[in-house]
Amino acid sequence: MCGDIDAFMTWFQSNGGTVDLHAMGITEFPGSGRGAVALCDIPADYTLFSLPRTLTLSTRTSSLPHLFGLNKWRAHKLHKGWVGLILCLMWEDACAHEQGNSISEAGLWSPYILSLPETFDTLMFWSEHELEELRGTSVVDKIGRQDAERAYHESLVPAIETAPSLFSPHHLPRWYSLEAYHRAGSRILSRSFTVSRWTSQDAEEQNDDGNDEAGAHDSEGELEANEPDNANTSFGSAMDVDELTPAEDHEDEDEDEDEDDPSDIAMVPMADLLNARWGGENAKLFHEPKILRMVSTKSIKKGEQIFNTYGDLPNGDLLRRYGHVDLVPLNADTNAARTAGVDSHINGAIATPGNPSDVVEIKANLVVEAVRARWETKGNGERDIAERIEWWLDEGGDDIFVIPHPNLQIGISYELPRELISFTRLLLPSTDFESVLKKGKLSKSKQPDAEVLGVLEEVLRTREAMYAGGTVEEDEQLLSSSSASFTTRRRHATVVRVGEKRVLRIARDCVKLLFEALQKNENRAGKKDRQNGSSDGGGMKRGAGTAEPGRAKKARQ
Ligand SMILES: C[S@@+](CC[C@H](N)C(=O)[O-])C[C@H]1O[C@@H](n2cnc3c(N)ncnc32)[C@H](O)[C@@H]1O
Repeated sequence: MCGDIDAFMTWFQSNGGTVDLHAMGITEFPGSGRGAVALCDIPADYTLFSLPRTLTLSTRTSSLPHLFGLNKWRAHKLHKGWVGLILCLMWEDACAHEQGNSISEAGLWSPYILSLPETFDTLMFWSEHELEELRGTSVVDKIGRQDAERAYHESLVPAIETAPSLFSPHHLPRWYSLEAYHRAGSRILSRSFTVSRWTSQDAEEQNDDGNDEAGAHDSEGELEANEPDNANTSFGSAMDVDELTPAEDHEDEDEDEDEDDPSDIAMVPMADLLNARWGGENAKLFHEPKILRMVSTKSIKKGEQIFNTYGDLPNGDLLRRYGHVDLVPLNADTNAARTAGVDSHINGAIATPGNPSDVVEIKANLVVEAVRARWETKGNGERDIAERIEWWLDEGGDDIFVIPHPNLQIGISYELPRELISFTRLLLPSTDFESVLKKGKLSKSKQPDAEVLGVLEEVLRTREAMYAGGTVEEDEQLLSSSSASFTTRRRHATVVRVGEKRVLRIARDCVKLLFEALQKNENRAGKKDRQNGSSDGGGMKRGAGTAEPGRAKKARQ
């Protein structure tokens, strides 16, 4: 077990924290570090532990901003993004490890800091070679190492150099290095909560609920149901906080009303010892005027793990923020899938567990590339495409399309993202852009026509080729390998790739099946026309690149 958990428990309880030690214990879970376990059957709405807000560690509770000087703190932009909290954690780390600190406020969180992990498997710590295994997945662009390091060099280092009494020059190489900065950043990324200030509005809402703030939750150690409904849940599904925002991103000196308040981001001792599993949440952190309270959200059997939620993220995001991946049985409804005609892949999906939140991101430029060839002999090509893209963006359209994991509980959904279909249709030369401009909108069509399907097939094929590794089956084969060179990081990267490739394959199947359905309808319409003695379009067979959208629509009616 990392850190001294006994010293931490003693510190927690002697500083206003309460833990029901009959109900909850901290233990080691193979593969996921420490976590909380139910020591007896626990009913829903039961308080497992609570702590005063003052025990959370944030730029609001740390004495460092005051000791440094609030004006100076702002001048160095330490009040923006995460860099201020990172510095507070680095300072606490230095105070916890170095003896003889003369500053009385220093080291208040030492037993907590000493209980935290020192090493991480999050993507920030992966080498280029290891990251290559994730090529093609959307997470690679989200690591943000350069932005983070710019904040270190441009905000943090100049700030600490101005205050040698707080940041001893002897401590700089060990406790204020780039490595220490990344360690603090990763501790925040994988363990922090959003704990907003208790406002008068919160108080009014609570009073409207008829809650007795002071007395209702005073039930330390007793197996009685509490009333979490009367408190507010911690923001954003507990752990779900925004990623690091470098100070440079916020040039304005004035606070933006809509901007998240970085002083809301807090380390919450004890609450950050809970692991999470996709869909497995059985406890949640609630906040009240003076305390935070971890409450069971359903009954938990003795011996079961007590799980918080990290927001049921896709595996790529879990790996980036927390350094692990989640695999759960996908529980596909085989009957629904069979009706939909996709037995083989559904069966594949059932056999191997996965993460139902996995998605595939398609950048708009892939669509642009695929459409470009269709413009070669028509219009002004580049200029027309550019005009349409501009219109799309002006209308609030996105430049990344997200293909979700199909809901296997209810069978495979054949719907491709509507935005992706609309964008593809908009860019095709057969779309009358003048008419779109006149109407101010694209005509709505839930299902793509054959021409759009042709482009989408090309886009999805190109997208598939962007991934490292082989086919889904080859990557799955790798996952069953026990070779020593197949490290945990490689395994995790392969899990992320396989998850996305599966979603992509189902999307490609979807395009194929929609295309076949169009052709079937068309043949049926042709047969009817022939029976009626009509000569046009009867029994025409088309490939993806040659179909006419108007005709396809007619065939569907
Ligand atoms: C908030 S901490 C939870 C406490 C942590 N296990 C510890 O030992 O301090 C989050 C970290 O726990 C681990 N973790 C949480 N849930 C996990 C899971 N389902 N599988 C593997 N590791 C998990 C990951 O290392 C993650 O970064």
